[in-house]
Amino acid sequence: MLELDDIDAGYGGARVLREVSVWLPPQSVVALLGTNGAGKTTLLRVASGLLTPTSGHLTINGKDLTGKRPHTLARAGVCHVPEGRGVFPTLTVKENILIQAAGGSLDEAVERAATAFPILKEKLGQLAGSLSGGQQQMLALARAYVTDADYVLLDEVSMGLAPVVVDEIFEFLGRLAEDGRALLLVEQYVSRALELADYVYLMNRGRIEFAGEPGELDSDRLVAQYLGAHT
Ligand SMILES: Nc1ncnc2c1ncn2[C@@H]1O[C@H](COP(=O)(O)OP(=O)(O)OP(=O)(O)O)[C@@H](O)[C@H]1O
Repeated sequence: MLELDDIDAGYGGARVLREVSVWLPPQSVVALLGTNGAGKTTLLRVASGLLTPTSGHLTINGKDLTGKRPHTLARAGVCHVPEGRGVFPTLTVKENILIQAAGGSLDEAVERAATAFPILKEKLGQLAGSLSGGQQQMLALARAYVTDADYVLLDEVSMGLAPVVVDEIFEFLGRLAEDGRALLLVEQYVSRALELADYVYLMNRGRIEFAGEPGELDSDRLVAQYLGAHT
């Protein structure tokens, strides 16, 4: 279980998260939805160690890892796929995969990345920055598969992509979940996120306003308050 308990966090003097508690049980899919600026990205940054909370605790599999650096959290099984393209654009696809392999065998990592997204195998020698936006996102997402992470934090990974690519990415997320990874999904395609999710949190202005199963959500409220154009 990845647990965020009673987290306060922000930037400089600005408090963004207020008393936020979110649980990501093993092998579950949890959607984290909310308005722009609600604090979803900030919460993922706390969960992956990029931002230290001012109070509260981050616990993974019962171990308090509050304030630990991202590499420690990565070793504890956390993989953060950030907003935007989480790749090194001036390195080749193969070099990006090598970095993802984190000391494992390169051949094996390439095979695994290609299992996740076969198109990557055809592009190994190309600079990541020369790939289409969708292919760059696939490369970023392949990391979650290559690294065997138990807890995958996904920040708007379908943003700005063509519908056919979004389909492919959601199929991949479904396979990751079937593979037993826990997913914490921040997503603008709310209905798709809810199809995958076992549990959902709604955030507004740095606080959790709803926590429950997708079926418990009042859809009128969701539409009125939280959905943008992409439902
Ligand atoms: N690096 C930063 N420095 C200062 N303030 C920041 C920083 N990053 C985010 N903020 C502020 O923190 C608040 C929450 O931002 P955050 O990105 O976590 O929200 P979000 O829910 O992910 O929204 P979005 O959907 O727009 O990405 C916003 O008011 C934002 O302006």
